[in-house]
Amino acid sequence: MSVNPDIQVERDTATFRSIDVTHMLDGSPEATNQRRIRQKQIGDDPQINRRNIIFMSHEERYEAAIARGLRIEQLKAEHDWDIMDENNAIMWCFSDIAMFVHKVMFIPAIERLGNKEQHDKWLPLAIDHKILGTYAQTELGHGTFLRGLEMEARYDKSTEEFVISTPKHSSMKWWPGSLGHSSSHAVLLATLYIDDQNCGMQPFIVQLRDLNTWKPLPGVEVGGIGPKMALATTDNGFLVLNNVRIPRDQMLMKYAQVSKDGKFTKSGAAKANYSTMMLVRVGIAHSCYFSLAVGATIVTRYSAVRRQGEIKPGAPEVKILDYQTQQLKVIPSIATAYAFHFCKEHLKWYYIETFQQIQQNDFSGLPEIHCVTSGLKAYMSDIATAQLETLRRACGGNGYLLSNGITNTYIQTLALPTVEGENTVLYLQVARYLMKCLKVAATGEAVKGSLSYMNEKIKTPYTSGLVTREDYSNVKKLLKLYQNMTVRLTQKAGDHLNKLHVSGQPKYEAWNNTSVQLVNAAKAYCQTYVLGMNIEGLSTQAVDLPGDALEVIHQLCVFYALHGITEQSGNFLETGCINITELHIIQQEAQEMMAKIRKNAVALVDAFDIPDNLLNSTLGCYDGNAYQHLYDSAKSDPMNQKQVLPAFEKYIKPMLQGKHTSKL
Ligand SMILES: CCCCC/C=C\C/C=C\C/C=C\C/C=C\C/C=C\CCCCC(=O)SCCNC(=O)CCNC(=O)[C@H](O)C(C)(C)COP(=O)(O)OP(=O)(O)OC[C@H]1O[C@@H](n2cnc3c(N)ncnc32)[C@H](O)[C@@H]1OP(=O)(O)O
Ligand SMILES: Cc1cc2nc3c(=O)[nH]c(=O)nc-3n(C[C@H](O)[C@H](O)[C@H](O)COP(=O)(O)OP(=O)(O)OC[C@H]3O[C@@H](n4cnc5c(N)ncnc54)[C@H](O)[C@@H]3O)c2cc1C
Repeated sequence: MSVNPDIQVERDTATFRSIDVTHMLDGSPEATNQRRIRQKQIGDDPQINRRNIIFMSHEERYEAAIARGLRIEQLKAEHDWDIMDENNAIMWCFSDIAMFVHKVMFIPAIERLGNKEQHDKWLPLAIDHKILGTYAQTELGHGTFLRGLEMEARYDKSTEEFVISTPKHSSMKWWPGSLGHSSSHAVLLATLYIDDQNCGMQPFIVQLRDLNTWKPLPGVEVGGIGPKMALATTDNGFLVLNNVRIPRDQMLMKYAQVSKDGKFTKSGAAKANYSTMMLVRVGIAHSCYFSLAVGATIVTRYSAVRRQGEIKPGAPEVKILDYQTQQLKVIPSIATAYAFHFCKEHLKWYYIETFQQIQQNDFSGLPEIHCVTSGLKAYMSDIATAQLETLRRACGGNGYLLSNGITNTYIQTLALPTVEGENTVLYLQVARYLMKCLKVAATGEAVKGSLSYMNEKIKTPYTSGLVTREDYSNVKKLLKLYQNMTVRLTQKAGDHLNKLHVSGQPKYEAWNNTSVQLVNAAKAYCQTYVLGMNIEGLSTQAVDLPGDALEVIHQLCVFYALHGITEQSGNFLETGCINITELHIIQQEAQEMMAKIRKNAVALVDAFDIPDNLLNSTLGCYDGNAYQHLYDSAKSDPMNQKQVLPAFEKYIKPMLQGKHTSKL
């Protein structure tokens, strides 16, 4: 099929070469080649490819998802993939791999929470798929408030075993992925009791199913929790344990230990047992980038080939991408995807470094990385889901079809604001950190890390520093506005908290009565962090780009900063970080920048370099032949393989013949 001329012209008139930006996103031309080889291995594989998924039943999809997980293992061995290759393959198919939680939570939990002997025993079994596991933490009654977990593990000194039980409905495990039908084992988080003394939430390895028959073991009641919005193949489950006994060495004992005679000891940081969640929060930030890159690619290409209506009366119908309002739906998502790219790269290295320190029992970096990973997981998933919905609607009627590729991406991404810590709750964790840093700054001590900008006192009366027109495209000046806005919102929340406390409210009550302001400040901190990483990326990752490409990546960053101010203008105005005249100029600059970026929109999404067999979209194929692909997809629907369906003889015909009132 030849390339649609409407999309070809976009590529021909772009001011830079997409491939140069692709190399930047991958890190180097060699890395691009390597990724392409890997993507071809997964995209071309009939067991991994998900082209026909939308026409499958739940059970067919589940089976295909297990086969896909297995096939990824085979490809990994055949082609000697490293961990990042494997992560990328998982990322591309995460909504359709039944053993997803085994990979991204069960194994990491054993690695993080087990001691040397436990690693030696369990990791080879898990890595070789001799056992399959889940991460069973959430209960029917408690998901957020982990100190409230009610499943009990009581130590029995006489047999050196833990006895695990589910005392009431609210204490059953509820939600763990792959628990329903696909796990033989669980890393199970339960409240440990020794001689009736509560020793807090601890991790245990519990076998759930017989490895030969796959039947639940005695005392284990397990099943699926029912159909969900998406992620149909991650069979989320429930689990009731009736006095199930496990040996003492099946409590994962890296950070807390129980001796044979029932002595409880702790080592490491207080929240060390929460460390698996931190890794997945980093994974979720990666996933938000991928989802947004997919969505932006599909909708930008579709908007460049769909023509409808006219701008100039009587002139030929225009590409919908030429409507300014359509640009406002599409261009922010491109700019955000690039900002998220820089941010997730930073986060990856930050996490790896801090994790290495933690491995050496240096926990000093934990509070800051907990704040950053919680905040970015929340912020990036909030923004990604909001923008994906805008993008989906930007496809008009075809935005409601499953074959468009964006709907599936959107509904699976919708899980991310909830899983691994509900977003509001995570913003409140960020706010705790903001309040601590504020206290440090108030004492005159230097705040370190991502909030070091708090050290610079904001002068009153304050000027924005936006003097010349050039200042409005100076990303460092724009970043300063964001930092000031964050500090002021933090101060405001802090002042409110103190005021309520001084007026007699206990601290916990004042906290709850300030939580709206606290979340607002936390979001501002996250937005500022993402912009900061985008700007850092310009001078690190983008610095070697040819001038024309660097200019466009720079424009995107400026637009990201300006657009963010227009979206949050209330916060910027209220805190006095800009005035109304400055806001008007910012709005105008943002619109002008958007028009410049529009020229390169298709080239910018081409640079994400997502092959058609992974994009899985009728609307967003590289060749721009959306209508042909829509038609082909409709024709391949199994319901269209018969001209007359059985329902005709059964119901429609009797109805046409007036027999519908008789009993069917
Ligand atoms: C390295 C490279 C990585 C690259 C990755 C690339 C690819 C990855 C491959 C694949 C992709 C992976 C995933 C992405 C895709 C999709 C994911 C989809 C599904 C995933 C499955 C989802 C699984 C789950 O949902 S599991 C269940 C998760 N549950 C939660 O998250 C519970 C949330 N609740 C909590 O975290 C806590 O209860 C709390 C809200 C934090 C409160 O805890 P509590 O104990 O009550 O707190 P308390 O008030 O006593 O103390 C707060 C105190 O503790 C500090 N704290 C809290 N948490 C932590 C932590 N994690 N670390 C450090 N410190 C912590 C906090 O700061 C407070 O300190 P202070 O008192 O203020 O000093
Ligand atoms: C698709 C999916 C997959 C999952 N996979 C797993 C898994 O593999 N393993 C696992 O263990 N769990 C899993 N979960 C569970 C998930 O981690 C929890 O649902 C999540 O952490 C939210 O907890 P919750 O359901 O208790 O929400 P709730 O805490 O009940 O949240 C409900 C509302 O209460 C608010 N709220 C709660 N506490 C506070 C507070 N302190 N302050 C302010 N507001 C508050 C929230 O903001 C939210 O608006 C999964 C969930 C989903 C949807």
